[in-house]
Order: sequence, then C-alpha cells, then structure tokens
Amino acid sequence: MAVKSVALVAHDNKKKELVDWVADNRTRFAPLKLYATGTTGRLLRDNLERNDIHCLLSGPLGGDQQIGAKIAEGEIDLLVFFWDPLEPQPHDPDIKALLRIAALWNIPVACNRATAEFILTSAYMTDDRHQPKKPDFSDYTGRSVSA
Ligand SMILES: O=C(CO)COP(=O)(O)O
Repeated sequence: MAVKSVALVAHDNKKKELVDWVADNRTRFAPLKLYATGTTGRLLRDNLERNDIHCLLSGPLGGDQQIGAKIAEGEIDLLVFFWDPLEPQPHDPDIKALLRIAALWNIPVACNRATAEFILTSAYMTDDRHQPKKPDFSDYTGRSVSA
C-alpha cells in the first residue's frame, strides 16, 4: 500500500482538539507520513511520542506556505487544518492561500473533527486504486499571452 502523507495544522485554540483527535486515532495514523506546522508539530510529537513528524516553520512564520508548496508539488494527500473561526490571525493571507492551493490541487481538506473523522475512516485511505483526479491546467499554462 502506498504511504499517504497528511499535513496537520491547527490554530492555538484548536491545537488541543487536533492533538486529542490524532491521539484517539493513533493506530490509523501509525502508517501515515505526517507533516505539520511548527508549533502544531511540536505538540503532536510530544503528546504522541512520535519523532518522525516532519515539522515545518510555524504557520505565521511561513509554515502555512511551506505546506502549500508541498501540496503544489504533489507531496500531500490530505490536509487537516483546524483553523479558528473565532479569532483573527495575523497571517490571514497565508491561511487563505493554503486553503486556496488545496482546493486548486483537489486535495481533501478537513477543517473540523467531524470531517476529519469521515476522511480518516474512508475506504479510500487504504485503497491504492483510488487516486483523486489530478487537475489539468494545460489550458491555463498554454494560454496565449502577449509579451
Ligand atoms: O498558524 C498556523 C496555521 O495557520 C499554525 O501554526 P503553528 O502550528 O506553528 O502554530
């Protein structure tokens, strides 16, 4: 079975919810390759005693953009992003950019625990025959533009 890569990101008020959810699903997460923004990743590492989590920069310091770049490069199969709907964030443009790039590249995104549960327990998680359709941007990249 191909190893799926999951990016885990949570805003401060949502970090406990994310860490608890991942801990509750430890067995399902065991075979998955995990990426996380800096602080989320540190908490996951400490609480799950998993030292193989690829921790990027903290979100406001560029971590959201690093995850977005990995999505664009085809390295991420699922984004779990518990963003905080009750608190403004200084790096709001980065958050929008991350959600945009995930939508653009047709990556499944869970923004709350209910959705994350549906996706994590989906048969598609372990079925190599299922691959989300890769978008075809050839019309866009090949468009005529005058220099
Ligand atoms: O701010 C974040 C996502 O927008 C998360 O970053 P941290 O995991 O570093 O707190």
